[in-house]
Amino acid sequence: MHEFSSPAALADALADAVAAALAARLAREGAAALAVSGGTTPVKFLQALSAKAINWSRVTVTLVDDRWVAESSARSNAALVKNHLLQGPAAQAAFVPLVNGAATPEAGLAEVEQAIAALPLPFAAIVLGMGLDGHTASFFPGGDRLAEALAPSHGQRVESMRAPAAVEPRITLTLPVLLQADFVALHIEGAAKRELLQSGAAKLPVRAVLARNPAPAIFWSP
Ligand SMILES: O=C(O)[C@H](O)[C@@H](O)[C@H](O)[C@H](O)COP(=O)(O)O
Repeated sequence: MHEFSSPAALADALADAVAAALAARLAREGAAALAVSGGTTPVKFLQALSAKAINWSRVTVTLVDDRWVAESSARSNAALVKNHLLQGPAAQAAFVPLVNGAATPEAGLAEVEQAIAALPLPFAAIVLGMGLDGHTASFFPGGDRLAEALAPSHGQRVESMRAPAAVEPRITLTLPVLLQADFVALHIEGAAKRELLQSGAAKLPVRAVLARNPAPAIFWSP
């Protein structure tokens, strides 16, 4: 676990690590894809990353997961990314949303699947968050499509998800897409999240990501 004294120090170090993963992929292949998480934790990190001097015009940004809401909603992760990451140098990046005009994620899924399949996969970098119920991405305990998201059929890259704790219906990248990335980070803040991770509770969905070899880089601050 990489421990930092403050959320700001963590944000800077995580932005450095993600920028390095993007730059390495750009040097090798000339194009790179990045998926970041929404929620409340990532704002400082997204702002730090937006200022990094990489060739953003060759980078496509998307989300690990999003709530099925319009971008005008305060709950939209797409809006969060536009407001905090796609600014300054990073405004040159392309953005592929996980949410479209369909009424539900189930109805919109096939179109999003095509858009994700068109990215320069595997992802150069993925940044995950975690909730206090042990969810990461939209892998919620008790989610209606949790088994499918963790073990998708036919190589499906996205899955819909409904769960009581999720508030709205959601859409999420599937586990193999996350695990195949060049660089996978788990960004958590606060004692409660660290204790949950260290509790050894086996059934938490986040365990599916922690089992990756090599293990994800865990970035923690109070
Ligand atoms: O849309 C979301 O909510 C996420 O992408 C989600 O998986 C998030 O990473 C965790 O819920 C942590 O959220 P907080 O950072 O708000 O604690």
